[in-house]
Amino acid sequence: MLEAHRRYGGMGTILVIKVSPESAYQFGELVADPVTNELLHYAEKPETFVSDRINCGVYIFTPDIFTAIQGVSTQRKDRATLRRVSSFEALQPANRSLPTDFVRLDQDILSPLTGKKQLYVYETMDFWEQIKNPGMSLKSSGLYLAQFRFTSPHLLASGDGTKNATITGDVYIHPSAKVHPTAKIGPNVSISANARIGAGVRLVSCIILDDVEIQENAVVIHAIIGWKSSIGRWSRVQASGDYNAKLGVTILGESVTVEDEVVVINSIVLPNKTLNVEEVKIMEKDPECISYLTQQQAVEIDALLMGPSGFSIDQLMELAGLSVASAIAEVYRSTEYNRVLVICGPGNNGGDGLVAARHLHHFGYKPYICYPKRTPKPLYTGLVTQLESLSVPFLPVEGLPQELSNDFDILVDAIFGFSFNGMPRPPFDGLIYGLLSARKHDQTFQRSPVIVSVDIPSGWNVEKGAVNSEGITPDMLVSLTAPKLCAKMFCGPHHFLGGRFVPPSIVDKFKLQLPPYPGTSMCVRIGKPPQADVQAQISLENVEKHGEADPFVQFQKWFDDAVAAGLKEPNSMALSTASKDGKPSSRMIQLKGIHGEGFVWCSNYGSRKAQEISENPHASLLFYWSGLNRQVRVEGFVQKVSDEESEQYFRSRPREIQIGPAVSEQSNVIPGRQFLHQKYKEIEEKYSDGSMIPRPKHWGGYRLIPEYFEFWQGDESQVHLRLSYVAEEIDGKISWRRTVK
Ligand SMILES: NC(=O)C1=CN([C@@H]2O[C@H](COP(=O)(O)OP(=O)(O)OC[C@H]3O[C@@H](n4cnc5c(N)ncnc54)[C@H](OP(=O)(O)O)[C@@H]3O)[C@@H](O)[C@H]2O)[C@@H](O)CC1
Ligand SMILES: [K+]
Repeated sequence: MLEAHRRYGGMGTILVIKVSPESAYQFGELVADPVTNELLHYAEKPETFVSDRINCGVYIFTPDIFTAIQGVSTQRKDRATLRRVSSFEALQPANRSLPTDFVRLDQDILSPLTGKKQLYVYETMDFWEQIKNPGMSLKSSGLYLAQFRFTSPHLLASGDGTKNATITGDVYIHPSAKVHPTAKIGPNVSISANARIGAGVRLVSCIILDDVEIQENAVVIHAIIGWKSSIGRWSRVQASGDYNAKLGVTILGESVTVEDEVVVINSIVLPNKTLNVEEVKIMEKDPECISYLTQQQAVEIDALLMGPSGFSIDQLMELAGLSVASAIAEVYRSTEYNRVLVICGPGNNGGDGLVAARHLHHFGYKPYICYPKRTPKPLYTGLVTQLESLSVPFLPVEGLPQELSNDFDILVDAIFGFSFNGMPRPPFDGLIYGLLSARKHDQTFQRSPVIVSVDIPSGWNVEKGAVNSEGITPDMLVSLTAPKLCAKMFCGPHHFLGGRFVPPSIVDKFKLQLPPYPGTSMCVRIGKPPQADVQAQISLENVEKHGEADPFVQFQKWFDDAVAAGLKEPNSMALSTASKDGKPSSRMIQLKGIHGEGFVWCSNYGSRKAQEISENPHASLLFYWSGLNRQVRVEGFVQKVSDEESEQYFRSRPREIQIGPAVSEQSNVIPGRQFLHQKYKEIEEKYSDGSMIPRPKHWGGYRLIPEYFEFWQGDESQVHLRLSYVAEEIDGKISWRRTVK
């Protein structure tokens, strides 16, 4: 090009290349004299086709260009300002004013100088690639290496792992670099001077700059590693490798240290940083960076695991089931969520459920199994036998309670996995409906059971998610191997990945980006824990702007937030009562629900609070949701609910809890705790045949009819917000006057 420039004798020479007519419009198109190569016409990104020769953005100028640049600003005043915006201008923020002497090469210099024997073109027959994002540098590097095959084949490395490292595809290794023979390198890798590549290292599509050290068994994929950086043992530095993505590459700046066993995904790391496990925790769990599989890919991976990767189905199922049980144990403690119903389908997803149930039993939970369509294969019969030997009950579909919500704390959905298609057939359609209705809460504010789905929320399309938005809405999803596409639609608070067994060959083949598993854990959380999510939406402006006119609706909203944030016992409230002479007392109790325009709880009618309520019906309730920095005060007067209503509440309680009220005659002096245990046992035995435990006469409900609500939202700035509602009776109807303070 330089020779051509000298030959032409003009002020400037532009590198051009022929592209397809369809793609030319994205660039500066130009027309040149075919004989003299003089530039005759230049159009930056024209709307109509001008030429298939485009400006490559590479120029050679004589120093006269500076005079031309100077001339532009002098002439500018006389010219019309109607010009196309250059790509440089387009990139500037709107509020940034450009300097007055700003010159655009294409519009201010090239266009005016066409046809004046000043500018010429030089057409390249080599490759050309536009570099618009950092990832393109890897693609370009690959093009150079590919060209070496024809221009300088001696520069390309070779090796089969005996004396030299195993080399695949085009790889350049500087002679001063030291590469261990057990390393596997390529395709598309450039290794610069003095780099040290340790044993067992895997490098794919990357540029390793001078003086970099990559220690044993580290993996670098789609990355550029800056000068003097070091990557620790068993670490991974990688990216998606999608050249069109905003960031398909991971770049480490100069002198970055990645410590041992750290994974860095899709990141740009500034110079002189040290990344250790703590540092990268936030990056690695970004759900945006994780791969999601199609149904077809899930099936292919399944086949590879059980074929070339050497796994047996028993092993995978054991690891999958253990992951599910571990994820459950991480979020739902067995002391609070003890009774687990595992609903198992006919395929491997059901098998995962059987394994999970066994581990849950050993973890201290009380599992029950519903497994209506058993597979007669030895693997499954073995799993059933193992559970039977632990006395885990198997319940037939007809034996399940009508309302799953009363008898179980956790419902594990192991019905269908990634081989599900179409609409669920019986009996699974009914079971899925049971899961759906267990979640419909009817203002009872009782904790409804949580739903944990294994791999796929059953009934959901594996790729598209819930059909007609009528699917189940699990609280927890444990994706196995890698999340399937439908998991993108999962909105519950707990998404985990399980299945710590995927070999590197599968990771590489499917370009999987999976978060690393911490320590010895069998599962890893994907995305942020829920508390932070709800909190992110809370701002005083939001609370004020979206405050409801009806305090009951407002309460429901905040209660739902507390549930979504995973707060412990959001229905706990302090009840304050006062005796007839005004002496107050408080205690924590649990809200049963909001029925008949009032807040209902149940209690022993012989308790101190009952005594005080009978003397003085005024009382106050206080909910405190510390994780959300919120509290709600509800003040009003209390009345007993009807006997029939109390009966209903009593019947809605799980059987074990029905025994409690029958045992205790609260606030009466008892001979000792042993006495209560004895009484509990007696009642348990008396009704062990399953007959109805009668409601004790001293047990029943109370309802507080509110006259005043105050919703308090705390704020870090100490400027708190209060939404208060005062009841006013107008024409015999209650209406609420809302104030914001
Ligand atoms: N490879 C891995 O990474 C690992 C995979 N693992 C686990 O395997 C799961 C995939 O297992 P899978 O292939 O056995 O399929 P799965 O979805 O459980 O059930 C298929 C069954 O459902 C039936 N069925 C289908 N549609 C139906 C409908 N509409 N209505 C009614 N029935 C319907 C179908 O019957 P068919 O249609 O064939 O008559 C067949 O009997 C995966 O999600 C994960 O949990 C882990 O164990 C280990 C690691
Ligand atoms: K499932």
